[in-house]
Amino acid sequence: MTDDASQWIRNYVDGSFVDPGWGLSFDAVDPSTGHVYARVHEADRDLVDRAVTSARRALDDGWADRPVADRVGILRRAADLIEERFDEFIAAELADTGKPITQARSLDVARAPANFRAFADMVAAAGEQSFTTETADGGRALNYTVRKPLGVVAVIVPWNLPLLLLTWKVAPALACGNAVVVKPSEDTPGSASLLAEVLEQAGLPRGVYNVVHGFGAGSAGEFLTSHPKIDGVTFTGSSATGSHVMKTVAPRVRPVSLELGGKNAAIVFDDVDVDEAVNGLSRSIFTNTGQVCLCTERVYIQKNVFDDVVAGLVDAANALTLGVPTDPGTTTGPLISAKHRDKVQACLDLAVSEGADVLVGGGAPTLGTELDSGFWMQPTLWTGLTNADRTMREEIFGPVAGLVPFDTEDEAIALANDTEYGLASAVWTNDLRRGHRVAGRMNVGLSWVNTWYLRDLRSPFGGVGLSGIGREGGESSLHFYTEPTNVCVRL
Ligand SMILES: NC(=O)c1ccc[n+]([C@@H]2O[C@H](COP(=O)([O-])OP(=O)(O)OC[C@H]3O[C@@H](n4cnc5c(N)ncnc54)[C@H](O)[C@@H]3O)[C@@H](O)[C@H]2O)c1
Ligand SMILES: O=C/C=C/C=C(\O)C(=O)O
Repeated sequence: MTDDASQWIRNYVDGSFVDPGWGLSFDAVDPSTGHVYARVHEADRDLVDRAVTSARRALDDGWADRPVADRVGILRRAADLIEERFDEFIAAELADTGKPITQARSLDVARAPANFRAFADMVAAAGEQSFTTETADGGRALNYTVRKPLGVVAVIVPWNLPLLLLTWKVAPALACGNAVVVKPSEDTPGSASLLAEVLEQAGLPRGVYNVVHGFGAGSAGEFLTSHPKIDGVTFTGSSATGSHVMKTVAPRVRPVSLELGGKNAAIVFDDVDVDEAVNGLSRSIFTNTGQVCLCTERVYIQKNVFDDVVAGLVDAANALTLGVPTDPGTTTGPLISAKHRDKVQACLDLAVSEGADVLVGGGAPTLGTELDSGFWMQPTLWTGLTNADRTMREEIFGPVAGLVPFDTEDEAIALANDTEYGLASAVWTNDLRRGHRVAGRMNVGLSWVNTWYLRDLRSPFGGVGLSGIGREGGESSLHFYTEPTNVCVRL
């Protein structure tokens, strides 16, 4: 897309892009410069209703009963088409997020075809349970499970990994025979509409995939979750919003999958290879400018190696290159919006007021180009705080982490688990028995040992406590996006 604000990002309903016409609209902004690059057509309640009705009709017109092989073929075609149009998706993600092209290529866009192929494979290979039952009167019965699509699924996604998280939900939902109405984040509308073109080219019937753009409360997001014909909601976003979505859906008792916030901890033991641990920790703190729900914001380091690991992390933070998204040398992009930049800055100011010793960063950088009108934040590390401080308890969602020394394994586990969140953790040690032992004692949904954000899409993904309800990934996705019926036949 050019820098021409007359460009429109449109809603996609019942197999067509909807003419913006007189409708409400809002700016699409490039966070690297703060420039408006397009206008986004905001879906009103009526258009959301048309989208849900269209999805229901697509199910009734046969999508839910299409042979698995048909659905699998469409998903695999979609994966191929995303790869054919890879650079268009890169452009859409960079325009919306300002993230480095190297990350967009290796993670954000690469995971879209991977998500479609993973769930195509899983559905193609999926079997069902059955039991031969011996009855009390000496007879026999057969019990078997039939899985049917959930129905019309509301898919609500955040702005940090727009295409990755969208396809993480849409792929299994479609693979299981559902129809979806997607509400992308207002900050990152581009790739969801582009995906509509690809799914249409892949042969997806009209009405199975719909996109409505807008905001949350009082806008498209809430119009969607409160719609009486929605059969389930899969939501990824903040814990506060997840709680609100749950309340909205509760009166109709519809299933929700909630992937929410985190305040993730890493534990570094004194037997590590310091360089290896620093490299891994730097990735887990600064990837996507810290705007990944799995990012580490609390690092507990055993005292004998505390100074060496801290020094290594400061060097790693100073070595990051904040710059133009399309420059292959750029390692770190901006925060997503002025609002989020101001929120992260407020958190850094709070850290100082709570007694933090800021080792590196602490505010907005001066980049001396048109980037200075973007929403940038220096990679920031501090020591001197404890778990009693708000900064070490509340999610910041930026390129920041607090570094804290510890003595014993039990102390480290207690510190890491001292949180209302429970999404992810990382344990760094060369004693693998300790690695297995500590990882298993973390109260989280995902626990890595000597690595971070290494993913097998067949494994369950999700968190506990304020980090969410339910799991997606592998059979967890197949279970969320279908309703099982147990059939019992007397033989
Ligand atoms: N657990 C995960 O997998 C995961 C992944 C990415 C982001 N997150 C979390 O998301 C947050 C950042 O993303 P965000 O700022 O977009 O989150 P957010 O909760 O503000 O918004 C997420 C989505 O929900 C929509 N929304 C907002 N209010 C709504 C309402 N009342 N009804 C329906 N929809 C509504 C938004 O428009 C957006 O599309 C962070 O807390 C981060 O930890 C979690
Ligand atoms: O910011 C949150 C990242 C979520 C990542 C995934 O859901 C995934 O890798 O499948």
